[in-house]
Amino acid sequence: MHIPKAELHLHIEGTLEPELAFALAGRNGVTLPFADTEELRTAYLFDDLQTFLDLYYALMAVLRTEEDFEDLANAYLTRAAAQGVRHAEIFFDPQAHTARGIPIGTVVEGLGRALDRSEETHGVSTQLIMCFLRDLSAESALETLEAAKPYLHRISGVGLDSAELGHPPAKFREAYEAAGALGLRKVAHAGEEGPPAYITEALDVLGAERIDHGLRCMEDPELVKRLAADRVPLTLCPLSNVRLRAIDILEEHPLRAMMDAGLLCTVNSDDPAYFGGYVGDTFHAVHEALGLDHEHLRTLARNSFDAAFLDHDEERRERYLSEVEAYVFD
Ligand SMILES: Nc1ncnc2[nH]cnc12
Ligand SMILES: [Zn+2]
Repeated sequence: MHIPKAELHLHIEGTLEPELAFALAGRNGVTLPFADTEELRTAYLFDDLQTFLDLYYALMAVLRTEEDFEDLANAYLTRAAAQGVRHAEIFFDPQAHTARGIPIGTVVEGLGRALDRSEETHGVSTQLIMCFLRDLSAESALETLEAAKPYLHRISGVGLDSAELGHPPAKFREAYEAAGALGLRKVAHAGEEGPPAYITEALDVLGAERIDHGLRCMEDPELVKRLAADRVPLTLCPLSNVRLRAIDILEEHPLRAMMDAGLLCTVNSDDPAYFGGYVGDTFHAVHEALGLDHEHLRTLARNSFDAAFLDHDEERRERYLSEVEAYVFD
């Protein structure tokens, strides 16, 4: 679905399609534990977040050079642009690369090569958000922030991702304080598999400005009231929730109930190469499965620009919002 939209929850490593994974494996002399793309695709049946993360981190072995990261980002931007994305705030996981001996500079400069040309080439404005892996230590997060200092001109915010259960946000209080002192924006995954209390903690302890997922807020009516009253954006990823079994089937996704409760919902693709669709596909899927009408979809698109970190460029935000209003559904 081509309505103009911002994508605010997208892990660039989760856009690694099987074909590109094999091409990069060939280029870099990396042997993958799968015979071909067909066999790799059969591994895309996940029981939960962890079984997905195991494959997601394993496939990153093919990403080694600046050119690899540039090609990865260009492939995403091409697909995103074709599905109406006008602005993308892109997550990356520095520690997943530095742990393999790939310097953070290789990652950021490689992605940056694609992002620098994105407006011209794809008509998509971009930002980069570096995520701390919450199943690693608080010290490692602080070291990662330190290592990112030479590249902060390319990075607009910090996030928190990876295995959620057992890794509450408060563990990263110091890293978020330090990030805030550097002028970085703050988001955090919370309430994907973890309890509603993790959402509250992400807001109160980390100062998160948006909550990535936030799905489980629906278990806590007081929290729903607070999120709605404070207009805290939630970056929902319905196809991801089904593939990682947070929700049984898309028809049972609470997106519509969340919108009805006054929550500022956005719809995003998370790891589209793994979860069966990019963000335009996701709009289409929720339209069909949840009976969301065109005005719901326009609201989701409007919300995505309202929730974007475009405060330094309100003129651009207004331009994108007027594209949303002018869009004619076919
Ligand atoms: N859905 C997700 N949740 C947590 N960490 C992730 N890393 C990539 N995708 C993720
Ligand atoms: Zn995510």
